Amino acid sequence: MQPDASSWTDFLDWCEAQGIEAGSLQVCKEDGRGRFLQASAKVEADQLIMVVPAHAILAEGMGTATYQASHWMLGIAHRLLEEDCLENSAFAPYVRLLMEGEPHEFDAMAALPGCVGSLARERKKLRCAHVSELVRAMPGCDPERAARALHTVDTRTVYSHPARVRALVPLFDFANHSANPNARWIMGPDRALRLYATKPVDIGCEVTISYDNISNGRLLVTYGFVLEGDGPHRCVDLNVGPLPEQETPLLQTCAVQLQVLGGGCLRRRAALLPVLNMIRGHQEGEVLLAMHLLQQVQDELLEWEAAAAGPFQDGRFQVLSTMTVQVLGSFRDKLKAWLKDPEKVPLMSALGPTTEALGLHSDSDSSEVTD
Ligand SMILES: C[S@@+](CC[C@H](N)C(=O)[O-])C[C@H]1O[C@@H](n2cnc3c(N)ncnc32)[C@H](O)[C@@H]1O
Repeated sequence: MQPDASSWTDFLDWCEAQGIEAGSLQVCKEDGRGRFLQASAKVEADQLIMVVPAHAILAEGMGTATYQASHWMLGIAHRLLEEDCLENSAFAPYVRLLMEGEPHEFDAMAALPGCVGSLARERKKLRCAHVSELVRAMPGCDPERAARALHTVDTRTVYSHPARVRALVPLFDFANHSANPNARWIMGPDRALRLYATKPVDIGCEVTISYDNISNGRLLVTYGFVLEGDGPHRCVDLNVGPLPEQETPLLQTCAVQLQVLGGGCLRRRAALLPVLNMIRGHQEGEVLLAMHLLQQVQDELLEWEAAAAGPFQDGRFQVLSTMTVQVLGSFRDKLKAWLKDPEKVPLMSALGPTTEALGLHSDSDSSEVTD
């Protein structure tokens, strides 16, 4: 299905007038995925498939003489709102389209267990604070429009490390995310954005990029979608609180966030280093730690099992809850197996990622949609 409405036709005419080149692509629309890029001609691997010149890109402005943004997001949202208010904005057709986007609801996500719920509550608070800051900086600005601008920035901004540019990039920003993308982008010294195919793409197939290797929970709260199947998204952020005093006074102060990967192993075990340093030389220290992790994961599992059993109508929440129960269940089983094993290898080796998991979860390259 093609996106309709006159604002869309105006936008496509504007893209052409700006010199945006994307001859082998078209934009389609589908329920649950929104608009997305599709190959309208066969594309070869390494083929340049889109060029957006620098002058067509809406880059961050860190405030005017009267406004110094406290966060990069506000700088770019402020710029978007300024363009939205201008009578003759050079970006009018693009800005009009961007401001049509409906911010997703943090309230429902805030009811989810664990790190996902707390991230949604944090984001909601931050969104309120950012809306207030923008409204203070732009007297007369409608808070609802400020919230739309912030949502746009949250879900569509790209950050180029080499060019040090944060920007909204017309047409390119209709590329959806995939765990197995077929395109990648770079911003060169001329600050134009170029999109290259990384694999051959047949006519009618979607062209996707990778936003980032983040967990499904973070994808949901930041972008409003989750992915099924295997991939870097199949992992769970898990908060581990301090050990209770009666177990060991050594560990009372430790609170860390772990990332549990698909098969139940841990990514970035370095987060546990302060704990490991504290238990070093402590008899039974590793066993205490394993029992504590087991207790925490079991507590969180109960909450996610209740969520997966169905109070949520939202299909995304079902996918997330089911995945989380499986991932945390594997982690629990690994801990139980280690605790039962009389010939204990060091706990961190037992929980370390497999070679396969390392391949799946290797960090994304330098160009990414910012979180
Ligand atoms: C940069 S925009 C991509 C274009 C967007 N689909 C649109 O209609 O404008 C990012 C947003 O697209 C949607 N999106 C991106 N990848 C997706 C995916 N794999 N599945 C579902 N929705 C996705 C999410 O709503 C996300 O916040």
